[in-house]
Amino acid sequence: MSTPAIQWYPGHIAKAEQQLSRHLDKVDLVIEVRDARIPLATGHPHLDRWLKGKQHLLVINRRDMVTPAAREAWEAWFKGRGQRTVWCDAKAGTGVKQVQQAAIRAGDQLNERRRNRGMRPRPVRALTLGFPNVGKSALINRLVKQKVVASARRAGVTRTLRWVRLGQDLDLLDAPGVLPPRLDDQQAALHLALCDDIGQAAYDGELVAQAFLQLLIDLQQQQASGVAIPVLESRYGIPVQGETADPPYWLEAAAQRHTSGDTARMAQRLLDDFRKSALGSIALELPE
Ligand SMILES: Nc1nc2c(ncn2[C@@H]2O[C@H](COP(=O)(O)OP(=O)(O)OP(=O)(O)O)[C@@H](O)[C@H]2O)c(=O)[nH]1
Repeated sequence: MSTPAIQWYPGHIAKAEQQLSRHLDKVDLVIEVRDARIPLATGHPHLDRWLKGKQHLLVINRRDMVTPAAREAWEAWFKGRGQRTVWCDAKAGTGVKQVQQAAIRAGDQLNERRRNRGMRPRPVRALTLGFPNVGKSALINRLVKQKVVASARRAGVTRTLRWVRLGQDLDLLDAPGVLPPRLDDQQAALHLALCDDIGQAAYDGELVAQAFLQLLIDLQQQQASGVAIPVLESRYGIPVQGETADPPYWLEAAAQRHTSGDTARMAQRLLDDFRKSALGSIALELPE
C-alpha cells in the first residue's frame, strides 16, 4: 500500500530554526529528545549542524509506550553507533533523574576544561531540542520539580523561551518544537503523523489510519513491536483477516459498527486509541 501524501507549510519553521540557531550560541549542551515509538523519524536532519562544538545528550522519551524488548534493541543499536541514550517517561517521571545526572556529568567535563584554562567553573548551559509533541515540556517540568533553586527568567531572552536553573549545576533553556522544513521520506512523515507530531492539517486522517492498519499487520511479525492483533480485534470486534483484512475495508466495517458508518470519525478514534496506548505499547520503528 502506498503511503498517504503528508505535507506541511514551512514558513514558520524557518523562523523557528533561526530563533533556535541564535539560542544555540549560548549553550554548551544539547539535550535532544526523541519519541521511543519512532526514534528515527524524530531525529532532525539538521542536528549535526546544530551540535557543532557542543555536547550531545540523546534522551528517548515515552519509554512507557514501547515494549522493553524494543527499548533494548534500540539501546544496542545506538550504542553500536557510539551514541549513549537515556530513556525516560516524562509523564510519570521515570528516568528523569538519570537525564539530570547525565547533563550534570556533561557539565563536569566542561568545567574540567575551563579549569585547565584557568577559568572559573560555572553551571552547564543546556537547551532541549526535539520535534513537537515528543515530550520536551513534560521533561522540563519534571526536571524543574527536582530543582533546588527557584526558576528565574533572564533578561534578553524572548518571551517564548525561558531559562530555568536546576540545582547549582545546570541552566536549562526551554525551546519550541522544530520540524524539518520538508521531509522527503514519506514513511517517516507517516510515523510523525501517527504520533501526532505534525498538525492534522498536513494529512488526510482516513488515509493515515489505513496506512496505520497496514503497518500494524506488517509489524505483528516482529515480536518486539508489541503489536497484538487480538487486542485490536477484541477492541473493535472486527477480525483482521478474511474479507475485512484490507485496511480500507476494515476501517469501513469498524465505522459501520462503531460510528454509524462515519469512516473519518472511526479513523480518528483508531489514531486516538494508538496515541493513548489503548492498543498496547507499540513501537512503530525497530532497528533493522
Ligand atoms: N505516556 C507518556 N506521555 C507523555 C510522555 N511525555 C509527555 N507525554 C504527554 O505527551 C503530551 C505532549 O507532551 P509535551 O511535553 O507537551 O510535548 P512537547 O515536546 O513539549 O511539545 P511541543 O510544545 O509541541 O513542542 C502531553 O500530554 C504529555 O503529558 C511520556 O513519556 N509518556
